[in-house]
Amino acid sequence: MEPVEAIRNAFEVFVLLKPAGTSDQAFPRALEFLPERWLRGEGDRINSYASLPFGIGTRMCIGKRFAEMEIYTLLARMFHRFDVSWNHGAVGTKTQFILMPDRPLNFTFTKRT
Ligand code: HEM
Repeated sequence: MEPVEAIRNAFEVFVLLKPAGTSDQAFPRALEFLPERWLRGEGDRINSYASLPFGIGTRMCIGKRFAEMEIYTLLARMFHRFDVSWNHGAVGTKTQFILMPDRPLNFTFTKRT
């Protein structure tokens, strides 16, 4: 990506689209749970600056690849062993330094046979 394009993208996200996480411009149908939006090659391309959980630039998180690998491994192992269900209706969010669920996440884990 050209530097000028990168700066324009960052400006759109940080200045025009704030908060990007719930912006339909940054994420079409932003408020719907569509995890497939993150798959490569699926639908509209997400602006690379729209979600920066690990920061960006020279001081960005050095543990990013490690953390992502841990998350993928945990989820793969968890869904391999358990059926996971949720029977408590929609979960809201609250901001407590970071955005988090507004109540405990009491998932039901059923061991797969
Ligand atoms: C989901 C997990 C993680 C998230 C969301 C996360 C997020 C972040 C963010 C936002 C920053 C600040 C980036 C900036 O200033 O622009 C950061 C910095 C940092 N993270 Fe992480 N991090 C995660 C996991 C980890 C792990 C597993 C490690 C170590 C193995 C790690 C090590 C560091 C270090 C050393 C810095 C400071 C880098 C610097 O200042 O040069 N992080 N992280």
